[in-house]
Amino acid sequence: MNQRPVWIKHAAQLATIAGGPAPRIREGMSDLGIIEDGSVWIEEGEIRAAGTTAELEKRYGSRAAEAEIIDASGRLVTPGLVDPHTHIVYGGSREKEFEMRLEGATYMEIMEAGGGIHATARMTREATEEELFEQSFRRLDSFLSHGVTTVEGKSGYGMDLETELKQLRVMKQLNERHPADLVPTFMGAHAVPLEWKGREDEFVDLIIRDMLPKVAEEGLAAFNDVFCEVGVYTPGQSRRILEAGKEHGLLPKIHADEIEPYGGAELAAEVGAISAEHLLKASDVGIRKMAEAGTIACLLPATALYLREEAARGRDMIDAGVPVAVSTDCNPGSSPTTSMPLVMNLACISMRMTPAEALVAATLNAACAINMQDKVGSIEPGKQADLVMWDIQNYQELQYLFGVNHVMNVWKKGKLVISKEGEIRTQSMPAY
Ligand SMILES: N=CN[C@@H](CCC(=O)O)C(=O)O
Ligand SMILES: [Zn+2]
Repeated sequence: MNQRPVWIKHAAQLATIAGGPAPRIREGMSDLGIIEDGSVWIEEGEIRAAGTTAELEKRYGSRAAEAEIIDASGRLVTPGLVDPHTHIVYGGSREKEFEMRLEGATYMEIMEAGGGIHATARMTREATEEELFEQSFRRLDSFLSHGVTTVEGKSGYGMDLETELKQLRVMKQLNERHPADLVPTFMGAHAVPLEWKGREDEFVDLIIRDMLPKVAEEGLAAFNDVFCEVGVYTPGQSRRILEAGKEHGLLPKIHADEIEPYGGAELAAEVGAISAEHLLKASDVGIRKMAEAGTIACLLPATALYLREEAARGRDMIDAGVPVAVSTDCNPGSSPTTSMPLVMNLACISMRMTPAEALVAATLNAACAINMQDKVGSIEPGKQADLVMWDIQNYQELQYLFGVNHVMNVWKKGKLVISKEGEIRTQSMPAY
């Protein structure tokens, strides 16, 4: 690789999130492994050491001249954020629906009338791979500028084999050509396509018989997701799709209990899903079962806010022993945002998670929700050097000063990919 080593020194707080088991539960979600006057030594794109600046002086002081030195005095340094649930690759835009919803239409009414997911499916079917690549590349840039270095992405705006494969191939290209990591999920069962209305079971057969084998054969996805919801896929249909995916090595994920309580959390635990998503209406039994099974709750407070719904019971889930992750849900309908910092803010404000819990939910637990915990999610020797330096002093400020992007520098695999130093200090402070 031949990159100069990078030495980040004197961080006011280095939140390593190192050392504990993953995913974190209960009190483990409050343990940030904070090091004051912290230092990180990066080499060959990897974290080689993290400790106090004094400790690293002893170990690397003699090599200081070799390294690019970053002075992080007065600043917070964290692992790169991980977004474990997005619909990043899509055609078109749906700002008119936003207006319609503010005038009283509901998300499901719009979808039942052929809008919503169906509208994006039409625009995604029409888009070329190049167009999808370009739009999504820009979205990934926006993620990076918000400190997000790893992103999960779902197909599901095709719901026919050709377009599902098109979306997944675009994700493969993005993963190879954009600095961020993009982890792909197949979601052929995102809605019941209009042409299959009334023949849902036959469409489920098609997913199992044609789509899943092809996606697996081309190695285009790691996970298999389903929208289990009243009026979309029943728990029985969802179970069939998820069990079939397992036979092809795709780990299950479920959009569960978002709009109505429907036994989605229970199903997630029963099929051994790696995570269940949304969970706004999850039952107490479902929450208990998820805790017992170790299913990660992937909570999406920006979506709840955007749909003007009560957020999921993040506090209760943590107290019940469920490992919690948070995500933007970045999609053109119910959460058109790339801001994980905003999502962490909302985790605190609308789900009563603590600032430390929100950070763990957006890093290590989020990495676990997409099986990336061996590479990303914490600052530990051997992991990818994915780091963020924030223009604030401590982790509480990250959640307290809300709705603001505090990112200064982002490193991906040891490479500086975002630097806002110039942007923020365009003019010097005038004398008083
Ligand atoms: N709820 C289902 N799917 C997406 C929304 C997709 C869309 O509206 O385009 C979600 O996770 O919020
Ligand atoms: Zn989703």
